[in-house]
Amino acid sequence: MTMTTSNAGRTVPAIEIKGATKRFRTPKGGIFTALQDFDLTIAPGEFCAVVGPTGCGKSTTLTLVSGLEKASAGTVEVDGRKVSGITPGVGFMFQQDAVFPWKSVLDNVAAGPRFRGQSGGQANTLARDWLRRVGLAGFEDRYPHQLSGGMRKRVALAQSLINEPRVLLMDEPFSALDVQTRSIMSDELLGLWDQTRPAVIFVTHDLEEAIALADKVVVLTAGPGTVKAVFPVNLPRPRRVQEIRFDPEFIAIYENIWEALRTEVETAYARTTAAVTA
Ligand SMILES: Nc1ncnc2c1ncn2[C@@H]1O[C@H](COP(=O)(O)OP(=O)(O)OP(=O)(O)O)[C@@H](O)[C@H]1O
Repeated sequence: MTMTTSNAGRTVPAIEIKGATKRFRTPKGGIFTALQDFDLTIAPGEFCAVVGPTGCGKSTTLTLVSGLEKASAGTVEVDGRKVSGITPGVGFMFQQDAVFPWKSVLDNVAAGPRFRGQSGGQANTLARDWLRRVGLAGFEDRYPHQLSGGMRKRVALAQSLINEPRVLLMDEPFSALDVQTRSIMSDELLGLWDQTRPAVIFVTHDLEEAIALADKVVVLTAGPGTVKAVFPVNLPRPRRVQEIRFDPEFIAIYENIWEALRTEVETAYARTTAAVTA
């Protein structure tokens, strides 16, 4: 992991969002505020999970960090540099697999290094190494449709991590998987994250998943999204996500965060039911 330090010797955050507001124009020409006065700082190598009710702006936060969208007000910095346009050194993983269906597993994983100018031979060697790390040695010649959902997630992980991103943005990456595969993938994610230590923002609806994975859990308010509270998770690592949820400290952290999250979920739910009955 490379650490950037400022002149004053302070570690520069991997991600720093200050006073960010994001407004969208609605189809009827109005203005919709998705995020409001949003502040969040993530240190290099830190694993941050973001939870909040549906529609509160979790995915929008990721689009601001990635540079896919521009903040309407406030600033977003990655590695001390203001985000303008697509942010270099940032990897993504979404709920839907972003694999090329017409490419083999090997070619899918080698695509990043090829795009960055490596020769076919170099890119394939690196891709084979990453496929081994994610437990897919022997599956290089398969095509995505010939893999299970969990295996496709492993391909997506290798595809992201092969580029050694300094920042990894994950938007409910495992939510389409069955419960067992999901916890296996979470363990694998933690093992792989530990090898290259990108700063992570992991968006999820699952508070247990958030606590099991993260160094800190950020709770957002019902929209417009703003940071309601940040909860440190000081559970020891390495962690086994399946087992850690029975730890009394885990349960205490869960209760604490749920108390903050519950009111936001209820507010968002009340708004939806009010809109339906109006
Ligand atoms: N391009 C856009 N144009 C207009 N409104 C948008 C746009 N993108 C997002 N929004 C609105 O901004 C709000 C926040 O959306 P976002 O997808 O960030 O929420 P979320 O917390 O990730 O939701 P979920 O938990 O349901 O995935 C929503 O009300 C959404 O409809």
